[in-house]
Amino acid sequence: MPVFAANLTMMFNEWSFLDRFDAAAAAGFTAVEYLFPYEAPPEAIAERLARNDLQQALFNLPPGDWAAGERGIAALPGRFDQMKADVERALDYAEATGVKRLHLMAGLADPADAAATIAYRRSAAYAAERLADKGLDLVIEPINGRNMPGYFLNDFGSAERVISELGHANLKLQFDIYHRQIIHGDVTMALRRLMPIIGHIQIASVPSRHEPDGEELNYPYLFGEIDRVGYSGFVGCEYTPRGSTLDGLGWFKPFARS
Ligand SMILES: O=C(O)C(=O)[C@H](O)CO
Ligand SMILES: [Mg+2]
Repeated sequence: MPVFAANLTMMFNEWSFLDRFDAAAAAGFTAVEYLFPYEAPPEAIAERLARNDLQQALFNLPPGDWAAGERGIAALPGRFDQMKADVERALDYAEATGVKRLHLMAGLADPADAAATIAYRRSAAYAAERLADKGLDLVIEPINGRNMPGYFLNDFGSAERVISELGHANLKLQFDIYHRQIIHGDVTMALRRLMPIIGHIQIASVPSRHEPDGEELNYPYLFGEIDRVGYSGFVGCEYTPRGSTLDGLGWFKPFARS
């Protein structure tokens, strides 16, 4: 049975950030993820995790100036020193939360640009090595160009090549089923083939990015497939509820901790 992690950036927005941990646990989740923890003190997050017996599945390294439109800096030439400092900042939160994987966002850059490609590979290699020192995985995620126009890592083939060419055992793929379906489709065969390099999975309905309970994808089948391929990691629920978070959790009832 997949272990679902509530994405506290997108779900449980009826509560303040720290109270979302309590609400997710009360709804039966045993794990959480979110985009960024950096506005809350690490100790406060650690306290909520412990109080609710929750595992921290994942969060992202700092993304640059998000409010100004940046979506990561790994592929931005000239930002390497900032990226190195960001890794240390994220590691403070990793230590407090016990998370075992961090997502490195690439940033907005032309995938055909040679300088961006060199910068991205240098950043990913550095971050993977630094995280390996701490026993953590680094994950990279292809993101579809409709949700994030101009994103550097915009297809699964490129991510697979970077992972294989850099050759770090702890550099893995964040397989977001929502993005996979929009970019390429063929979700089941891709899950089977890429399983050896998958470090994290995320889900949402396609095309609306709501609860995984209808529309284009057959999630009951995919949940079975995730088990059949032997995936034992977390499945992040990275969706915006159609209405209230709790009202939308019908799909999750069979998996909830009671
Ligand atoms: O957008 C996604 O799918 C993600 O998982 C990123 O963490 C943030 O944009
Ligand atoms: Mg995602």
